[in-house]
Amino acid sequence: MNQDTMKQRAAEAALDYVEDGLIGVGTGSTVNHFIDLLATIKERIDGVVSSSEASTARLNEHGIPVLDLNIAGELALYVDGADESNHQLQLIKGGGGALTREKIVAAASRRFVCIADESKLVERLGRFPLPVEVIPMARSYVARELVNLGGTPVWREGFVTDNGNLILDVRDLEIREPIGLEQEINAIAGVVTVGLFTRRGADVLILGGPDGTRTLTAN
Ligand SMILES: O=C[C@H](O)[C@H](O)[C@H](O)COP(=O)(O)O
Repeated sequence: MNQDTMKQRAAEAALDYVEDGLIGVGTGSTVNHFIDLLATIKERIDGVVSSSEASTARLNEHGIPVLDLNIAGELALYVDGADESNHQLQLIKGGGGALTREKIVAAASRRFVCIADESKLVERLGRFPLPVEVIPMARSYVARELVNLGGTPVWREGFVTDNGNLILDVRDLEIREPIGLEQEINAIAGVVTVGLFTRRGADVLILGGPDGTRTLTAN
């Protein structure tokens, strides 16, 4: 079974968490499956807050109403993918560069259901290069600070985020204390968002695999 089919299975299982009202959606190939499925029950929901221009375009194609977060207020549910999750449901996100808006919408939601194929579950975060969104003029400065933290930052050249910023992908980081590292990197001048989701990790993780799905919940 290929990885995309496992992502689709996780997205299908997430439909069970959808209730009436407003929901938030993330970005990426797994969420794209979820958006396509959401279209089949769009009469049940009042609208969606989107975390990226790409997801907004897909929602628009399906005729699903997209709302501004400032008008929506608190959301009951946020559904998004991840690049990695540990067993505490702390995440690395931002492989698609949408981390800042994703973190905002996740923070504004009561429940975060993360959907992924089973390869995303790891014992320790950090095999996936950690994305960091930076203000363009701060790129070199932030990169030097990340080297001081033991990382090897690589500029994602040619990529501009929906917010007009740049991404540094940081390799070689020993992520022993994800909560502390999220705070430390976020405190560097010029950093907009680090792709560690620890203070607001997932509440539920649905993993698609060859034999179906399994669900982990945060303690
Ligand atoms: O910026 C992108 C997001 O954080 C995605 O949720 C993440 O990269 C996972 O994407 P995919 O579902 O395509 O594996």
